[in-house]
Amino acid sequence: MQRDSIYALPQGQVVDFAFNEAVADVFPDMIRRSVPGYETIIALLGVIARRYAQPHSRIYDLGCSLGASTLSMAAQVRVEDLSFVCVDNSAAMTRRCEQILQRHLPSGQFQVECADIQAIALNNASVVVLNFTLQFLKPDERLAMLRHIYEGLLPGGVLILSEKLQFADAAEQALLTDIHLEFKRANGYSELEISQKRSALDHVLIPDTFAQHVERLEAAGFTQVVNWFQGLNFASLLAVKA
Ligand SMILES: Nc1ncnc2c1ncn2[C@@H]1O[C@H](C[S@+](CC[C@H]([NH3+])C(=O)[O-])CC(=O)[O-])[C@@H](O)[C@H]1O
Ligand SMILES: O=C(O)C(=O)Cc1ccccc1
Repeated sequence: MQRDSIYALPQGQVVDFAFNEAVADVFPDMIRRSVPGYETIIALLGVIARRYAQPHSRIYDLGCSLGASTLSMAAQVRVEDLSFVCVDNSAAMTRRCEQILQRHLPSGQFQVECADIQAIALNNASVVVLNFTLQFLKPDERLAMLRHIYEGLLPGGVLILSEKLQFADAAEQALLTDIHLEFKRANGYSELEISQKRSALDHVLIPDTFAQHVERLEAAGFTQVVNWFQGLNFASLLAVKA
């Protein structure tokens, strides 16, 4: 695995974060060292998908990056005639994702599309995964995305939504942000790397509060909304369509 050193040297003018070739090359290392609980979430996603996957249906992995969620689900889920649809709008990601999935899954079982997740057809879905992706959409486009997912889900289907969280309480926000910085330092990121990446993500990754997520999921139609994981300021919810 290539080590992430994208923000190691001073950049003068830090440009907006983008999922380009350089990021795609180091992505597994970057996300593991930046998101507390990422590996646990990936492993448990598969277990959750196993419970909700229906025969003759689809699993959508939206903002799939290199396909980690799909690989975990494919290893767990055991139902007849299930296919995976993996979507990402970064060609650097989808090219690598296609190669990785080819090595692990039969070719008839998956497709990888380079597209905006807001523009795809979505239907016959028993499981939809948004693993740290909704946070990159414009805030005023997020409810429409959830409604689109809800419409494409089968009854009894599930959305698994993982996000970086923001907190309404200033002390809680300060505490968890601070511990997250300590987590990055503990994983070998320097002060320069941490601060340059923070500038790059400003205006690009816009977190919501837990209450905003629950309210929006309910507004989209989901009935059961459960917070099944939290590691510092990163959380994952599952939302079921009745
Ligand atoms: N509008 C969009 N349309 C399509 N893709 C998008 C869009 N916006 C962002 N992306 C894509 O969403 C992914 C977010 S990373 C997901 C990790 C993965 N789920 C994992 O479980 O390893 C999370 C992170 O880096 O924090 C990137 O690959 C973007 O190109
Ligand atoms: O690094 C951060 O602070 C994050 O919020 C997570 C992240 C991980 C990988 C790419 C972009 C953001």
